[in-house]
Amino acid sequence: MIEAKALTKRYGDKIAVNDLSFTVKPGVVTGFLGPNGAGKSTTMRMILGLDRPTSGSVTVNGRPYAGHAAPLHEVGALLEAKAIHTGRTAYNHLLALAATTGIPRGRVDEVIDLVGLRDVARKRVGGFSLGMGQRLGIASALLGDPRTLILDEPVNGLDPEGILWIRNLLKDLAAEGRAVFVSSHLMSEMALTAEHLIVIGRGKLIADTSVTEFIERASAGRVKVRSPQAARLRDLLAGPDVTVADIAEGTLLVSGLTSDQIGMIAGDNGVTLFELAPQQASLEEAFMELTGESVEYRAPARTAERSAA
Ligand SMILES: Nc1ncnc2c1ncn2[C@@H]1O[C@H](COP(=O)(O)OP(=O)(O)OP(=O)(O)O)[C@@H](O)[C@H]1O
Repeated sequence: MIEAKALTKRYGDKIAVNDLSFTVKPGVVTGFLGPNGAGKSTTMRMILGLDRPTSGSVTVNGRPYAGHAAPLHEVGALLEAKAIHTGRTAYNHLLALAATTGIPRGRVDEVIDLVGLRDVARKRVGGFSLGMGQRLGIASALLGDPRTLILDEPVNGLDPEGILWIRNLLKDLAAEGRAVFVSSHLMSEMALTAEHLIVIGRGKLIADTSVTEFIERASAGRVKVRSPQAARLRDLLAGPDVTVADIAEGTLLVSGLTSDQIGMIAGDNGVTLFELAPQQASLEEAFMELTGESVEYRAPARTAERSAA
C-alpha cells in the first residue's frame, strides 16, 4: 500500500510534482499515467526515498521508505530500463543482492524461475537483451517477496511477447494481494494491464479512477448521425448546450444530446436516419482529452496542426 499526501517536489522554480495525493491499494494493479515530463519518475523516486519531497509525505506499507528496517521485503522497485553492464552472471548478480540483505539462496532460484531466466542464469548480464535485462530487474524487485511493487515504464522497448509476459505477471502479483504501481505514458497499455488509474499532468492529479470509469467519462456524449436530411436535422437539434459538427456529406457529430434524444427528435419531425451511433473515444483519445492541456513538450507538428485548424 502506498499513500501520498500533498506530495510536492520543486527543482528551483520548476514544480515537478504538485500537491499530489493518492493511494495505491493492495490486490490491484494501479496504473500511473501521464505524458512525458508529467512527474511520474519523480513521484516514484520520492516513494522510494531516492528524492526528498519539498513538502508533503509518502508512505509505503504505513511508513516512509527509510523507516523500514528491511525495505527490500516491503517494496520491490524497477526504475527506468537500462542495460546492466556487468561481467557478473544473472545468478551471481541476484545472489550478491540477496547476500547483502539476508535473503536465502533458495529465493534466488525461485525468482529466476518466476521470471523465466533459468536457461540464461549462468550467462553474463552484459550480453543480455533489453527484455532479459527487464526480467532480471523484475527478479531483483521480487527477491525480498515484497508486498508492494513499483515499476517505472516496465514495457518500454520490449517485444510483444515481453509485453504480454509483464502484463500477466503484474496481474498475478496483484492477485496474490500485493499493491502493484506501474507507470506508463501509454494509455492503451495501461488499459490492458491496470484496473485502477492515477493520471497526472504537469505534476498535478488529473484523475484517480477505475479504468472502466475513465473510458466512459471521456467518451460520453458524442453521437454520429447520418441522414439524407442532415441540414434540417441540424436545425432541429440546435440548443444552448448542443454542438453539431458536419464531419462528412450528410453526417453530423453531435455533442450534448444522447442518441435516444436525437432519435426522438428525428422521429417526431419525420426526419429519416441512416445511422445513429454513440461514439466510443479511443483510449488514446480519452487520455489526450484529459491530459491535452497538461502536455509539457508538445510535438511541434501537432502545435502547428492545431493553430492551423
Ligand atoms: N533533477 C531534476 N532537476 C530539474 N528538473 C527535473 C529533475 N528531475 C525531473 N525534473 C523535471 O521535472 C519534471 C517531471 O519529470 P519526471 O521525469 O518525473 O517526469 P515523467 O512523468 O517521469 O516523464 P518521463 O515519462 O519523460 O520520464 C520534468 O519537467 C523534468 O524536466
